[in-house]
Amino acid sequence: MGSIVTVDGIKKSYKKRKSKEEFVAVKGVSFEVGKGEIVGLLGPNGAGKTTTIKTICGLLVPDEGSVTINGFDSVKDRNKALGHISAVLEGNRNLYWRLNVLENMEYFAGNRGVPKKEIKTQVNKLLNLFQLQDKKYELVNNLSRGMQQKLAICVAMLADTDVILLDEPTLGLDVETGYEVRELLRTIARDQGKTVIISTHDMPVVQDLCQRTIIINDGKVIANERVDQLLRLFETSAYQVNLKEELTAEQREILELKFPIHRWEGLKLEVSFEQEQDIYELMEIFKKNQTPIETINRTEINFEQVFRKLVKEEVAS
Ligand SMILES: Nc1ncnc2c1ncn2[C@@H]1O[C@H](COP(=O)(O)OP(=O)(O)OP(=O)(O)O)[C@@H](O)[C@H]1O
Repeated sequence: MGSIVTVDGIKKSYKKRKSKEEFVAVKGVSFEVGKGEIVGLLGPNGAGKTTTIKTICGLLVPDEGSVTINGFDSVKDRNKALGHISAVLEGNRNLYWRLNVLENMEYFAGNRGVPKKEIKTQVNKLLNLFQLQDKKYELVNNLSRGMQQKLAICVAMLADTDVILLDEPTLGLDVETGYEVRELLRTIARDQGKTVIISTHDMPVVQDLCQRTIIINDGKVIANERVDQLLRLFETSAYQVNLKEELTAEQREILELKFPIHRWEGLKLEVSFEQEQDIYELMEIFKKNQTPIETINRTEINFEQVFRKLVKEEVAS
């Protein structure tokens, strides 16, 4: 798969208020995104995700490094590069609140260069796809947050660009609407071959929707992996053990010294091993202590646990 977006060593600083000092928000970020890929940009608050997104969509010029979109440099060949990209940024700056849904769509269609005679068809097609037909005369101001977000993505689709960037697309949405938005994004990527880059804190979005995740921490990329591989990597050997009887304090201490135990909850404990076969050592200890075991199950690690582990390890190193 050829890459459509190449971010190469970008750095970006901001001037600190009322001082000459600079704060380096992005410290040399590089990654590539292939055509038709859905990639999640993840990181704790202040990690530099929005700065990276804004640099990709041309709202910020990097101090160093470059962004290439479909072969065009986002600074030197700005118009050509940006012609391949649409962005839905956080907040509601993407829409006119005093216009209704249809007026917004028609306005942005013209604004983004959809030929006049195609506007009606294109707008209708998208309103159908996004199930917004029955809201078309509603003022944006009166729409729910979820509807506004769907409309913002719908508007971004008007220009029919190869790449769509979304900053926190599911922020503040209820579970059902968040799911709907997720399904829409999946459809866009799968059926229309769009490349989707999503900055998010929403772990289920990453686990469920993104093929790959780029984790940014303190302005640097700390992981750039396929989501299933990351999960597999961390899946290693975490088990949930259900005991039939409480352990004595002494027995607990021995276990805690030997194994990384994440959680004790009455008779339940969650433990992970560096090597798979260490589970047998644990079972041996239980046997020696004559502690009856009810069940032992391998726990499925979710993406949130992987993310927290990665960021924690990075801070500790
Ligand atoms: N215009 C600005 N002026 C000064 N500092 C800024 C500006 N924009 C961002 N920053 C700082 O740069 C750092 C990175 O910000 P950025 O918004 O890129 O992070 P983020 O990963 O998107 O965070 P969040 O998840 O909280 O939205 C933060 O410490 C932020 O305070």
